[in-house]
Amino acid sequence: MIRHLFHVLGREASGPLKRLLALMVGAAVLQGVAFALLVPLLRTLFSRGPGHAWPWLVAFAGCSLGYAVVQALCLSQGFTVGSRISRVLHRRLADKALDLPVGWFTGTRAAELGRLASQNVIQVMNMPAHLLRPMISSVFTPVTLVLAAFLFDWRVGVVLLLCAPVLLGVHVWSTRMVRRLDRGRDTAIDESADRVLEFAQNQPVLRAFGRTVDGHADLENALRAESDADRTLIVRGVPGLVSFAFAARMVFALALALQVAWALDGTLAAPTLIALVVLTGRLVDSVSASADLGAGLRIARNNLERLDAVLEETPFPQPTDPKVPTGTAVEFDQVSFTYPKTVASSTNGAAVAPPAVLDGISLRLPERGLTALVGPSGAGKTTVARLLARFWDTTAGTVRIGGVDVRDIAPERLAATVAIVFQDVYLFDDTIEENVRIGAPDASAERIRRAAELSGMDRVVAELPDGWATRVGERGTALSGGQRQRISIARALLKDAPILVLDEATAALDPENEAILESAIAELAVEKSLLVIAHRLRTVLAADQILVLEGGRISEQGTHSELVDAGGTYSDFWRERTRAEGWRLAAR
Ligand SMILES: Nc1ncnc2c1ncn2[C@@H]1O[C@H](COP(=O)(O)OP(=O)(O)OP(=O)(O)O)[C@@H](O)[C@H]1O
Repeated sequence: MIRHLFHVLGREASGPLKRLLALMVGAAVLQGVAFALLVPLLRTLFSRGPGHAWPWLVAFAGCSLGYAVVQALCLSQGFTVGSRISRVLHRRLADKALDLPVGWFTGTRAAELGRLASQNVIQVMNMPAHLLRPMISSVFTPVTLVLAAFLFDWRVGVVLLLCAPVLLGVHVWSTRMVRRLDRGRDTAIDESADRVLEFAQNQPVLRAFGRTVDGHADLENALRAESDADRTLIVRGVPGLVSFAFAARMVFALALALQVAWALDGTLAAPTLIALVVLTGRLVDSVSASADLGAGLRIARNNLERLDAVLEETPFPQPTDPKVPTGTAVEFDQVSFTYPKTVASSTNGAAVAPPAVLDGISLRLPERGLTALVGPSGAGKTTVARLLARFWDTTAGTVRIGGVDVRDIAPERLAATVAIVFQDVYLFDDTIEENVRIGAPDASAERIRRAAELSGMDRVVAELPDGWATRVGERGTALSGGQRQRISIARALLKDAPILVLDEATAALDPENEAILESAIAELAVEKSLLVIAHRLRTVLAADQILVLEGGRISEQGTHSELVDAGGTYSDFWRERTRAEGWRLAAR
């Protein structure tokens, strides 16, 4: 576990931790020596009287004082090293977050990262002061006592030494067994925590449909699984939990019986017997203390494993020799993509391989012009946008911008080249202006005015008493869906990237604002490469090319009239949509 701790901390905090461990070993040995000095002290006291015991008493007091001083140092250093561990781990987690692909941050993963950075880091930072000290003492004090036993009576030393592997074996067995059960319970607790979070976040929907706790099956199942895991731990874990303390007591009984037998046959003097019984008692107490640490050690080990798992996630490869794109035309060349395996994607907690979302698609977006991407729900349209912005890397094939593989473009350049408006609007708890300015923090007032005008944001601002200074609330809850969406569009337009992707950007807009955005799209398409993922008819109708994505492939491609005439999926889609929106089927 200590090796694991060093690994998680990296080089930066390992020096202070090594010094602290050395101090702890020193304290444990001093404690062992102090206990061992009781043997000559008691032996002299009983055999030669109090007058001769003074030197041993002074040595015992000196050792105890030394132990107290080193122990105090360990305590204060333990807290100092703990704070350092917290800083190092938070920095390492933050650095790791920067290294990971954007697509890694699903809701569950973000919650897991939050838990790691708070609960897990706190528990690991408490390790030096509350766990390492007693753990080291439960190993090095007994070792010192066994060595001392050899000095006083080699037979006692041999017996204690022979018992050590037995105790170690029982310890390893019980720890492994309880740890396995612990892990199952931890997973169940995390699942419950995620479901409670989901339940809280979905309250508006659940209440609208009259669903109570009992009606929310996922939460119910998670709570039941947690209760089952608790029961399993209690029932199956008890033998593991008590076995070590029991084995330690057995060792004590055996040593005691042998010492008494040797005293009876006259090979062990009575004063030495008394002193060795005290020593063996101290030794067994020290060893037994490690059994009390069992739960803490298991939790610490699980914490370290979880931190390690995230810190060891494969970083998103970045180009060592970035290339500069010539132009901004986009090309997907035989691109296939499958989302990585996630434990969360299975119902039984085992990782499952998700199916391929894209299967060798090729497409081209010209430097200027409007491309519409349509297809059934779940066809992979948003995935295309994510691959274009390199939130994930393709499983096979290449995405190019300006003739350069996106994997070879410097991240800052790629970020400056592509702006995306997602279906889900991400707002910070700040003013409208600051939320829009994220797109370009140094943008001039004129650029903000222009972005506001194109997105219809100027109308939102005019309607609100505090205008641009209006606070949007946590995740934008103080605004309507349409207002939020217009902030998100204004932000992307302010960024003024040459490639703009709008993923269902008009979904929350009323017809009036949709019309404003449509004329903005037409205007922007003159100078930018626009990819619009849309179900709305008018946007699709105006596109220079329409791509139909279904079954992981581009099944049709052409202008609106070409595709309507072709009588394929698009034609069906169009007919269905016009019926739904009360339009008459008419080619452009
Ligand atoms: N982060 C993810 N991890 C695993 N699978 C995902 C992830 N995101 C999407 N998927 C899956 O990939 C498939 C394509 O999803 P995508 O969001 O790209 O479709 P879409 O065509 O944009 O759908 P919609 O029109 O409903 O927005 C779906 O089956 C979806 O469940």
